Amino acid sequence: MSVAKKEYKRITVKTLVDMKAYGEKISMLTAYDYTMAKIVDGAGIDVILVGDSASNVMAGHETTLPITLDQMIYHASSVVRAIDRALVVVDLPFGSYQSDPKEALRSAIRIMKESGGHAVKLEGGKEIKESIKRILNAGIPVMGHLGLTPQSIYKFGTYTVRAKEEQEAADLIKDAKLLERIGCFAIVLEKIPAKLAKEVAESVSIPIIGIGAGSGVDGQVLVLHDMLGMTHEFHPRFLRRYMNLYEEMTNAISQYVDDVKTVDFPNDSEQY
Ligand SMILES: Nc1nc(=O)c2c([nH]1)NC[C@@H]1CN(c3ccc(C(=O)N[C@@H](CCC(=O)O)C(=O)O)cc3)CN21
Ligand SMILES: CC(C)C(=O)C(=O)O
Ligand SMILES: [Mg+2]
Repeated sequence: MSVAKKEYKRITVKTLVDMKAYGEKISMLTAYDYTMAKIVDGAGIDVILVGDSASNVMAGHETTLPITLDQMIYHASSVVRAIDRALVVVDLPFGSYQSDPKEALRSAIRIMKESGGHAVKLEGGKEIKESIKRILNAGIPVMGHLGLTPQSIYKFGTYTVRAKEEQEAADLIKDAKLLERIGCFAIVLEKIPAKLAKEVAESVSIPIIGIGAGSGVDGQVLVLHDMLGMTHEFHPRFLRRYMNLYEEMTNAISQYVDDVKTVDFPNDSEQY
């Protein structure tokens, strides 16, 4: 199963478009720090997303809204120092691109210059079209993000499945085609019906990366800490847990506490 991942020396935005054309699925995970990114890259992931989910996972905020551009740059620069192969995509955080296209470009340039990331991701469709065009015109690759867009959570009020109504679904397909037309190299589709996601993937030639969007798309993304089972209170239907690290870490740490208390640690070979 892990044959294809060694074939590309370094993943570029062009590689991903080729992978879709050849029918090879794209693997993507988040990372926010050097040590985790080193493991994820070494295991053969295609794309690392420095997600604004760092706001939840790293900082403990309830939403992605509070994380700042400076904080995203700190996370992204740590990730970039770790990678040899993966493409690094960085989320533009809430408030760093919505005001006007010039601000969007300034924020994207700061990410590229100060973190060394390879591309940026923005949430939204036609409403941010001009901002995306500005960023693309500067030679910065852009990944789109449609469907459930967590930066607009207060507009919707819930994290429920998006685009279940016909009008919303039609708008989403239009937005995906628009993002392709203006030059985005890929699109994340979050929490929409699998049938609709498949239809979108078949309607555009750029890769569609799904999270909670079924198997008919061109790749999958998950939050690293979720798939490792560290965020044990988060269990949406779309999440597959590959480990139960929450439990394993709790056991390891409580064992350490016991060992310190009982002076089992350190033993003779663990001291000078
Ligand atoms: N740890 C983590 N994982 C994520 O996937 C993630 C973040 N944080 N933060 C930013 C966004 C928010 N995301 C979310 C948040 C909630 C659900 C969700 O399905 N929540 C509930 C259902 C809510 C509802 O139906 O009203 C669930 O079933 O867990 C999905 C994606 C995805 N992103
Ligand atoms: C869930 C993914 C797509 C994301 O945007 C993030 O982690 O911030
Ligand atoms: Mg995000």
